[in-house]
Amino acid sequence: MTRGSPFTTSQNIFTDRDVFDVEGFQPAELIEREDQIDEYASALEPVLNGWNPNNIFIYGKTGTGKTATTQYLLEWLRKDIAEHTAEHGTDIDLSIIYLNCEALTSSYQIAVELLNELRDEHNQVATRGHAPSDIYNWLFEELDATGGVTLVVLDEIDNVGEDDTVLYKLARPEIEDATLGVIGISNDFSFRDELSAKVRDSLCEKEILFPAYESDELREILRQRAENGLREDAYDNASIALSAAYAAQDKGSARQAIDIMREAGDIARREDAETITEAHVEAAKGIVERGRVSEMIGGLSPHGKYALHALATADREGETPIRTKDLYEIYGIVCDQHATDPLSDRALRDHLSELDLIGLATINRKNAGRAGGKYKQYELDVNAERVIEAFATTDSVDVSSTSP
Ligand SMILES: Nc1ncnc2c1ncn2[C@@H]1O[C@H](COP(=O)(O)OP(=O)(O)OP(=O)(O)O)[C@@H](O)[C@H]1O
Repeated sequence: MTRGSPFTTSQNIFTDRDVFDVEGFQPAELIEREDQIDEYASALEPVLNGWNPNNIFIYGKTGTGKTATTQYLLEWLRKDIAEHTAEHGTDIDLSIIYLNCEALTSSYQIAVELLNELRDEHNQVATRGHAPSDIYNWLFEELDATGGVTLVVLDEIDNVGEDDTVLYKLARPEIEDATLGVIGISNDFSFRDELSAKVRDSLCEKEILFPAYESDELREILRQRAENGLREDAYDNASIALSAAYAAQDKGSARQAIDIMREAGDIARREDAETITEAHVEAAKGIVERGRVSEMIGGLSPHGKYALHALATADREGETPIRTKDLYEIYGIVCDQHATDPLSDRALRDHLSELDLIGLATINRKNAGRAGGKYKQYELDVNAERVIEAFATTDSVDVSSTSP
């Protein structure tokens, strides 16, 4: 028997599904971020008067609107400068360079990428083989040659690693005919504190925190997307409220809330339903969570995975928060199942810090007084079943037998 077209073209749900594209779609208005917009705008304002820009440090958890707000304000800044120039004949020469540092894991790589952004395509430098001092000299030459004000946005700047030379250099640029402002954006709360003091003082002249969204704020964000991307009768308050509540309970991330709503819309569309129901949202939440956990696990080193697996097992057994010593035993069993020798307990702690950094685990530092000393306890930050499910599909470890 031949089957018909495998594609579903139901138009019951979406009027514009792209509105739910978290990476590609920039909303015309950002809601529930008024305070951050005001603070951020006042930090950028000097540029509009032709004065030296501030260095700005933006921090907050994933999906809290740091990138979206930055893009929104820089767009306004460009527009206002163009208007000023037209109205008052002032000439403010603004250049903006936006770099996502996710794949740029050292000062050197960031500096080379910046240099290449400033140079034309025929004059690019290779990513290896130059002395760092040459790269910085060329970078400052290019900035001087560009003139005016250059704003450099370094998104996900915490990837720079331990050597923060590029930040030090950018905070004290050796330029005469131009001015430079750096906007650093980070998810990692400890990154700022770990910067060397001289970098911190200059890079973090203005600091703006983006807190996680509350459920009612996520509802408004979703309502805005729904109004622009869903048929009027394809959604109701209940499906929006449930998507918002799930995302708020987890990380308070707008990205997650929008992902859940889009996924729920897709499920409804495939079922040829007229409306998105709470059951669709429920199913969508599972899919989004699984996708997120698998993606995060995929990026871990083998022993990062074993550490996570051990922590998920402990969580499922009700043994979390757990101390390193106890977790080390479970980790040993997981390693055994992979026919791998366990690393030292210090190395396990390093892997657990990495899990903490990407939001898979939380470290609690405890102080048990003089007798007990200081110690750390670990907790899983995502659903244990999701982690175990992801391992079951991505590798063949039988977790049921890993309890100590
Ligand atoms: N206040 C808001 N109003 C409307 N949409 C928002 C708002 N905040 C975030 N979003 C949307 O949520 C998604 C994630 O936001 P964004 O990328 O700005 O988060 P982020 O804080 O930079 O997170 P990450 O650190 O993970 O990159 C984007 O699609 C963005 O448009």
